[in-house]
Amino acid sequence: MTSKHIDHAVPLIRAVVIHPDGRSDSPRLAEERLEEAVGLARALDLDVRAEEIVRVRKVAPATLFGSGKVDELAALVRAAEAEAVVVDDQLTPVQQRNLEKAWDAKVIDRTGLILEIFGRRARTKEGRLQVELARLDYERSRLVRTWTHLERQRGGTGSTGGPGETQIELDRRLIADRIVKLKAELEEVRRTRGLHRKARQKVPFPTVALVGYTNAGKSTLFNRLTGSEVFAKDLLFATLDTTQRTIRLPQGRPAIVADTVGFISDLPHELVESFRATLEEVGEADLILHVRDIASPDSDAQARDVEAVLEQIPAVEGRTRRVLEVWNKIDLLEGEAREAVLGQAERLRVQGKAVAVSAWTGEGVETLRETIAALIDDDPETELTLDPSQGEALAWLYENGRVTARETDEAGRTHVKVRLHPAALGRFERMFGQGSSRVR
Ligand SMILES: Nc1nc2c(ncn2[C@@H]2O[C@H](COP(=O)(O)OP(=O)(O)OP(=O)(O)O)[C@@H](O)[C@H]2O)c(=O)[nH]1
Repeated sequence: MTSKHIDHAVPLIRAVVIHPDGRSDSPRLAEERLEEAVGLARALDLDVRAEEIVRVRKVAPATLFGSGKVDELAALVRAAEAEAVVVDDQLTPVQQRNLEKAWDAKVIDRTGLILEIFGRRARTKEGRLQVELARLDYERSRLVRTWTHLERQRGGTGSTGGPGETQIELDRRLIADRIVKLKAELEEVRRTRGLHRKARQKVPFPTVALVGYTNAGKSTLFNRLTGSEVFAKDLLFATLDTTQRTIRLPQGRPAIVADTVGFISDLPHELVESFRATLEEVGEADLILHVRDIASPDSDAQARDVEAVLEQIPAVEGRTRRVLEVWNKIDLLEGEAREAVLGQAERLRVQGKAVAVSAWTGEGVETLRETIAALIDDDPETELTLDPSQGEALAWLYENGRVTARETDEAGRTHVKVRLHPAALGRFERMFGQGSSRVR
C-alpha cells in the first residue's frame, strides 16, 4: 500500500469503486447498483475518487476482468491515487490477490465490504457475535481455497507440508476453535433473549416489526414512532440489531415496535444464516411494517428484494401475515410525482396496505399510527362490570387494553367496554376476578 497523505482532519482512504456488470440477473440497473456500492464504500469512510461500471462478458478466472481491462483500470487507480479498490461482486481469493498485485492497492469484494460495515454497525452483543461468525466463515473459505491454490502451484507435491502449508493449517485450526467458541457464546445470548421474548409474550401487547431495504429510513421512523434516540445517520446499515420499544397508539393502546436489520440485495449467505434468529422474530410479529424509500428510483426493485426475504421467513402457524407498506421520504417528492404517489397511497391506505409518510418531517405519521392501530386491533370486545372499589382494575384496563365505552350506574358500579387480547383478559380475571363480572 502506498503511503497515506494526511489531508483531512481524519485521513480517509482513497478508493475507486468498480461495478462489474452482466454477472447478476438482478432487475436493477447497473447505475443503481454502482450507486449503492459507492454508498456502501462511503459508509466505510472511504474517500471515493472514481467509480466505474465495467461490462464483463466473459469471466477471466485469474482476474475476473480481461487483461486489457485490468491494465486500463490500473491507470484509473493510479490517476485517482487510490489505496483501495472496491469490486462490487464476489471475487475468488486468487482474483483478489492478482488484482491487488496488478493495481498495487488493497482490493475488497462485495462480501468483504458488507461484512466490514455490518461489523462496525453492530450495536448489541448478539449482533457483534453474528458478524464475527460470518466473517470467520468467510475467511475460512478463503483459506481453504488459498491453500488448494498453493498446493497446485507447487505441482501437487502433496504431503511434504512446507512452512506455508503448516501456517495455513494452523490458521485454519485457530479459526475453527474460535468458531466453536463464538457459537457457544451466541447460543447463550440467544437463550437469554429467548427468555426475554417469553416474558414479553406474557405481556400481551401486539408487536410490530419494522423491516426495509437498507437506508429506507427504518431507524428514523422508529425514532418518530417511539420518540427515542436510536443511532440514525446518513449511512447504510445504521441498524443491525433488533431494538425494541413500546409505543402508544391512538386511544392509548400500547404496542411493541421492533427495529430490525436493513436488507440489501445479494446479502452474503454467511450473513443470511447468522440473521436467521432476527428474521424469525420478524415472522412472529403481529404486523410487519415494510418501510420503503418511495423517492428512490430503485424503490420497486428494493421492494422486490425485501419481499423475497420476507417470503423465506417461516410463518407462525394459524396466523396470516399482515404487511403494511410505509412509503417513506415523501418530502423529497414534488409536483406531479408527489401527487401521483400520494393518490396511490391513499387508495391503498383504505385497504390497509400502504401509508405515505415522511419520517423526517413527521407528515403522515399520525395516519400511520391510526392505520397500525386499526390493523392490529382485532382483539374481541368484552363488557365488564366493576364494583366501586375496583379503581385499580379500571386503571389496569386502560393500561393494557382499549377502553371504548364507560358508564357508572346508580349503585356506583362501572360498566366498561374494552378491547382486550384474550391472554390479557385471562390475566385480568386472575388478578381482579372477584368483584368484576363479565357480560360477554
Ligand atoms: N428526506 C428524508 N430523509 C429521510 C427520511 N427518513 C429517513 N431519511 C434519511 O435516510 C437516511 C437513512 O435513514 P435510516 O433511518 O438510518 O435508515 P435505515 O432504514 O434504518 O437504514 P439501515 O440501518 O441501513 O437499514 C438518513 O440519512 C435519514 O436521515 C425522510 O422521510 N425524508
